[in-house]
This record gives sequence, C-alpha cells and structure tokens, in this order.
Amino acid sequence: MIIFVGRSNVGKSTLIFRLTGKWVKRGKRPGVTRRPVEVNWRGKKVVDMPGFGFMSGVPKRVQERVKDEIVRFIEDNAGEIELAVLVVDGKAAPEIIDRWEKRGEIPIDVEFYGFLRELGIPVVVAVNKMDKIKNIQRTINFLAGKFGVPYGEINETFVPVSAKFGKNLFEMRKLMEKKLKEGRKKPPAGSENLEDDVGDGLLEAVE
Ligand SMILES: Nc1nc2c(ncn2[C@@H]2O[C@H](COP(=O)(O)OP(=O)(O)OP(=O)(O)O)[C@@H](O)[C@H]2O)c(=O)[nH]1
Ligand SMILES: [Mg+2]
Repeated sequence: MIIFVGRSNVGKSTLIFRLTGKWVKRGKRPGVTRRPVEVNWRGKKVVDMPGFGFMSGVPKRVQERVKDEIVRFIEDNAGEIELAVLVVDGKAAPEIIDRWEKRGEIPIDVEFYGFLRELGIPVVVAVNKMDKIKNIQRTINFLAGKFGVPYGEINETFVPVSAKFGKNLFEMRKLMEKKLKEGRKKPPAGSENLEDDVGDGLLEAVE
C-alpha cells in the first residue's frame, strides 16, 4: 500500500490522478477528499487520504477529527504501508511552517513527517505546485532543515513536482520506485551514503 498524505488542497488527488490515470475527486477548495479512497496502481493499492489542516466550511472540531482518523488509519495499516508520499504546497509551506513555529506549535507537516518515519515508513516528500515557486532548491533546503532530513538524503527524499502541469512526474515515480525497492530497512546513521557511493564507484570501474 502507498498512501498520499498532506494538508488540504496541496494537490494529493491531482497527483494521484496524474500518476495512476485513475479518476479521483479533485477540487479547488480545501476539504474535497473526506475519506481514504483506494485506487489500483501496478498491482498496489494507492490511497488518497483526506487532507489535514484547514478545510473551507468545516468546523475546527471536525478538522481535528479528520486528523485523528488519518493518524488512526496510518497506525492501523502501518504494517501494510510500504511508502508514504507526503505532499506539500511548495509555495505555501514555508510561510505556514514559520507561522506555526512563531506560535510555539509544531507545524503539522513536520509532525507528520516525524510520525511516518517513527513508524518506519519510507517517505517521499512531493513538493507540489513547483510552477509557483521561484527558488525550488531554497524551498527544498528549508523544508529539509525543518523536517530534520540530513543534507546527504535531500535528493532521495524531496522531489519538486507540478501535478497540475504534469511536471517532473517521471522523477517522482523514479524516487517512489527507489524507495519501494529499498523497503523499510535503514542502514546505521552516518554510513548510508558512503556505502552506496562506494558501490557505484565499483560498478563504474567494471563498466
Ligand atoms: N498551480 C498549481 N495548482 C495545483 C497543482 N496541483 C494541484 N493544484 C490545484 O490545487 C487544488 C487542489 O487540488 P486537489 O488535488 O484536490 O488537492 P488535495 O490535496 O487532494 O485536497 P483535499 O482533498 O481537499 O485534501 C486544485 O485546484 C488543483 O488544480 C500544481 O502543481 N500547481
Ligand atoms: Mg483530495
């Protein structure tokens, strides 16, 4: 199972539609997807999750309940979830994160990234709406800092995309496939990239 999670209106459903070609409900206002929706992609379940955070016309109490339901869904299915794609709105996220931190709160995206990693779920962060972002690398570096992703792991964690304009979807798919292949196991901290690089060097030498 692959889940797509993220705040409301970041483009999760549009991204799933682009990736799988399967019809899922999309919309202009936050709060379109209200229940997990399952589609099939290459023999795997892809789950379009409701968004957390602000939803237009939805009381705060209900928003909180939706968030609790998402957390419960992930906990209940943790054993089956092979990969999570955390979708963020690359244009809006830095500002929202700063605002939450200034209030002394943990930004919801930061919280969810940590939550997924704690459960051992591999995460790809799709930085969506790249068509609206001026300096993509700066945005990604900012997010990596907030999420606590080490410098060496940025390129295997973050991918800028535009679901609406179909940009960089191939890159996203490639990263998803890489993470799926790697599975859940995690090499000891500090050694991960070193070993890969050594292996690549050897292969190149043979070729
Ligand atoms: N500019 C721009 N707009 C986008 C992009 N991707 C999605 N959108 C727009 O963002 C809005 C929300 O898209 P959805 O796919 O419904 O978002 P969602 O995350 O599924 O929203 P919820 O189900 O409410 O949580 C729509 O108006 C999309 O057209 C993008 O890459 N660039
Ligand atoms: Mg949706």
